This record gives sequence, structure tokens and C-alpha cells, in this order.
Amino acid sequence: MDDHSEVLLSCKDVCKNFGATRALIHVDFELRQGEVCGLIGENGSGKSTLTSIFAGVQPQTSGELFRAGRPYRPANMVEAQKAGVAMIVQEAATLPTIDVASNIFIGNYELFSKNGHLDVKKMHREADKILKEIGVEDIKGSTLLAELNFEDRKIIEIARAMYLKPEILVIDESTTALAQKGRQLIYHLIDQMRSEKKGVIFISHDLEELEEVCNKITCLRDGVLVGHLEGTDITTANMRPLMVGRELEGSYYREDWDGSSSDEVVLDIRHITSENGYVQNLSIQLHKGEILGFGGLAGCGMHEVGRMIFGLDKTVTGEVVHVPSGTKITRIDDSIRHNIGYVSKDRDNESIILNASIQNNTVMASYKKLSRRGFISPKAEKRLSDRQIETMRTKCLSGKQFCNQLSGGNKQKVAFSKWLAAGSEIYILDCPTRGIDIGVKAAMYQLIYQFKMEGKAIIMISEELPELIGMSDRMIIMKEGRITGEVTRSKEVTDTKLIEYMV
Ligand SMILES: Nc1ncnc2c1ncn2[C@@H]1O[C@H](COP(=O)(O)OP(=O)(O)OP(=O)(O)O)[C@@H](O)[C@H]1O
Repeated sequence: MDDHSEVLLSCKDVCKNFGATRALIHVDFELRQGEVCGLIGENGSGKSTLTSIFAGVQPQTSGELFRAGRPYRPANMVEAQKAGVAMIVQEAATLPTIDVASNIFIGNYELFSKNGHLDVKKMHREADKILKEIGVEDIKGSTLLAELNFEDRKIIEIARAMYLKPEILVIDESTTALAQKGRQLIYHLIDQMRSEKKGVIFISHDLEELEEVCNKITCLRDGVLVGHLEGTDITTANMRPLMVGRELEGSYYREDWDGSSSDEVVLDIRHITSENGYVQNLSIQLHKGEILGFGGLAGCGMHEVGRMIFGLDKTVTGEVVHVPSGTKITRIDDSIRHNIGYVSKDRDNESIILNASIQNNTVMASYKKLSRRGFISPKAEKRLSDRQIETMRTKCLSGKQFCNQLSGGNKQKVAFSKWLAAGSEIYILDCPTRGIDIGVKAAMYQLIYQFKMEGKAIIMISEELPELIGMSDRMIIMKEGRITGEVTRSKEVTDTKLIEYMV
């Protein structure tokens, strides 16, 4: 990087404590014009904490921030945005009960107010304009947010971050929440910001993506800034040891190419159609000992399939049958009773209760298993929860810590732990490794493979083609609510082959 370029944002000696947790320890950081700085580190290393301080979400405990060389103390996100620093946060940050435009301009309605009256039409028009500017033509400012799916809601957050034309854009682990369309949109914005000599801080656990997109990498480990990479040194091979402090060996995914499973069907999904029309007359069978992968582009219906199988969404035609018991799954209770677990893509709203402890979340689906003559021993609860914390290497103070105090990746570990603790026989995993760091990701893949070998059955819905190819026995590709391709595990399967069925 050109050292003569202007420093857009910096911090000196920043510390952040949450009670006993030291999330940031004496961090110095600099972002210059034209830099796209990838911020890496294991789950809980302090990435979101640092960037949220830059974006005015919370103040540091000590240390100083500077914006273009001047002291910078944003009191909230709106103030930071006005100072040219915008952030797209990791989790959903939109309100479903108001329209798209109101979500984009939240905190800035005065832009459209005159004599105390809000000019709603003008606000809708302006929202349409901004959406168009960032390359989105199919969402309108007047649409109620609740009508949009998860990916499109994320796109609204991008529009919100971009409308004041920020000089610094922070993207916190957002690409994994987005399908291909949204990712291309973010990459395009990053390119544009770089060429305009603005700055981007990009948090991601996808090292290939970082290698592609960034011209600088900064790494945090346990709250301490441990190093930078620049230019040709930005390779996945250099990033891995920097993050975890040791070499990671072997392949991420399972190493065999045997896509066989038992003939025994555990779930028979017959002609299901969803209420919202995203899934149309879909039939598929899941077998014992099978990892069945679902892939497709945004809006293809694969996430809805997972929700319907678990009993979270209604089917308007067809049925889902748990074959060993002959039960029709129509509600979540049916699933839990038959040892079916589900990890939703929308973690904070559907997979965990944020205002409850790790232990309460972990044992939530295991009460039947833990109950002895109607009583549950607190010791047994703690034992079960502690075992999952250890297996998943969840970074926390103890099982008593509330989930809203955990880093994103560690929340995802709790979401998975709940079904692990319950001893599920069938797992429906929607983007299971979202936000998880590379070390734990490898451990999670091993665990999923172990489940298969134990005769459990897994549905893995994924937006990551390497993950689908690397882990599935069979890959189901969907487009517009229907199955367009079915591919069996083999060394010869490529991204290109799967994409052909998606478009
Ligand atoms: N509000 C809070 N209260 C208590 N502890 C917190 C709070 N927010 C974050 N922490 C702790 O601070 C540490 C750093 O968390 P942070 O979210 O910054 O990690 P991260 O590197 O962004 O992780 P991930 O990759 O999982 O998103 C973690 O130990 C986390 O539990």
C-alpha cells in the first residue's frame, strides 16, 4: 500500500472490557485510502467488537479513535454514519413491521420531513433510487420488510449503509448470509470504494474470499492484534497459521468419495408445496447414514424446504413422513419427539434464545432425555451443557453466560449444540458453518461425517458449493422451487456442473 495515502480511520491503544472478558487489549489499527482490509481471527477474537466501536455501536473502555487525523468519538451509529463510517452488521438488523424505505432511512427521517410531516412518497422514491444505484431493481421502497426473505433483508441493510455515501464501509461477516446475487453486489461495492480511494474493513471467515477481495489483512487473536499481511503475502496458507497460531493439517472435508448410504428411508417427503410458493410439489427421500446436500441460488426454495420438513412452515400440498414411526410431521413438536434437529439460517431469531444462558439453550431440546420421574437434576443439565461447550470449543466464561454476550460464531456453536445434546437422529442444517472459524469448521465437518457413519441422517442446506461437494453423498440442486439436478458424490463433481442446474 502507498504509505503517502491518507489515513482515513485509526485507533490507538484501544481496550474493551465486558466485565471479566477482555475483548480488546491495546489495539492499534490504521485504515488508509484505497485499502480493503480483511479483519481475521478465530470466533471471539474481537473483530466485531473493534468494528462496532468504529461504527458507533459501543464505546471503547480506553484508548483513542481518529477519523482523518482528528479525534473521533461517535455516540451512536447515526453519528458515525454522518462522519462517513457505515457498517453492515453480522446479524439481521431490520424491522419487519415497517417498509423497506423506513428501514433504509431509520434515524434519518428528518431528511423527508417538512413542518413535522413525513413525505412518505418522497422517502419511497429515494429508497428506490438508492436500491437502483447499488444494482437492485426488484425490491421497492414501499414493500413491507416482512415480505422479503432473509437475503433481501440483508440487501436492505447494504442500502442503508450506502445511502450517505460512506468513506469507510465495515462489512461484518455478511457475505455468508447472502446468496450469490448479494455477494456480487457487495464485491462490486468494494471494488467501487477501492477505486474511489475510500476504505473498507471486511470481516469474513472465508479465506479464499479474503484472498480475492483484500489488499491488506489484519489479524486479531484473543483481543490482541497479532499481525498484518500485504500484497502477495495475502494467501490462505499465510492466513491460517496467523489466525490460529499453529499450522492446520489435512483437508477440511471428508476424504472418501463413497456416496453410498443405507436403503432404509428415514424421511419421506412427498409432493410438498409451501404457502409462499417458494417450493413447488417437491418429493425426495432421506436415507439412514446419508448426507443429503441442498444447493441453489437465492430464492430457489432450499431454505423453505428445511423449514417445512422440520414443521416450522406449513405445507399446502403433500406431506413429510418420519418413516420409522409412520408419523406425519406437521409441527415442531412432532420433529422433536422423533429426534429431528434443525439449525436455522436465521440464527438469532430462530435457533437460539439470546436472552437465555448457554446452558438453558443447550438443554432446551433434551428435557425428556434428562428427566428422571418427572424431575431434572440441575447437575445433569450442567454436565450436558459443559460437555457441548467442550466439544464445540465455545468461547465463553461459563454455561451461565447469556447468549447475547457471545460472538456470532460462538452463538452458532450453541445453536448446533442444542441438537447435539439431544442426541438427534436426523439433522436439518441450514448453513451450519455460517460465521464459524476455520478450526471449528473442520471439527464440525468431522462431526457431521461421524453422524453419517453412526447411521444418522443429515440434510445440509448450503450456499457454499465447496461445502456441498466436499460433504454430501447426494447433491440436490433447486431452481424456482423445484429440483433441477441430482448429483451423486464423486471426485468428478465440479462447481460448474452444479451451477448449470442452478441457472
Ligand atoms: N455484550 C457483551 N457482553 C459480554 N461479552 C461480550 C459482549 N460482546 C462481545 N463479548 C465478548 O467479547 C469477545 C469478542 O467478541 P467478538 O464478537 O468481538 O468476536 P469476533 O471476533 O467478532 O467473533 P466471531 O468470529 O465469532 O464473530 C468474546 O469473548 C465475546 O463473548
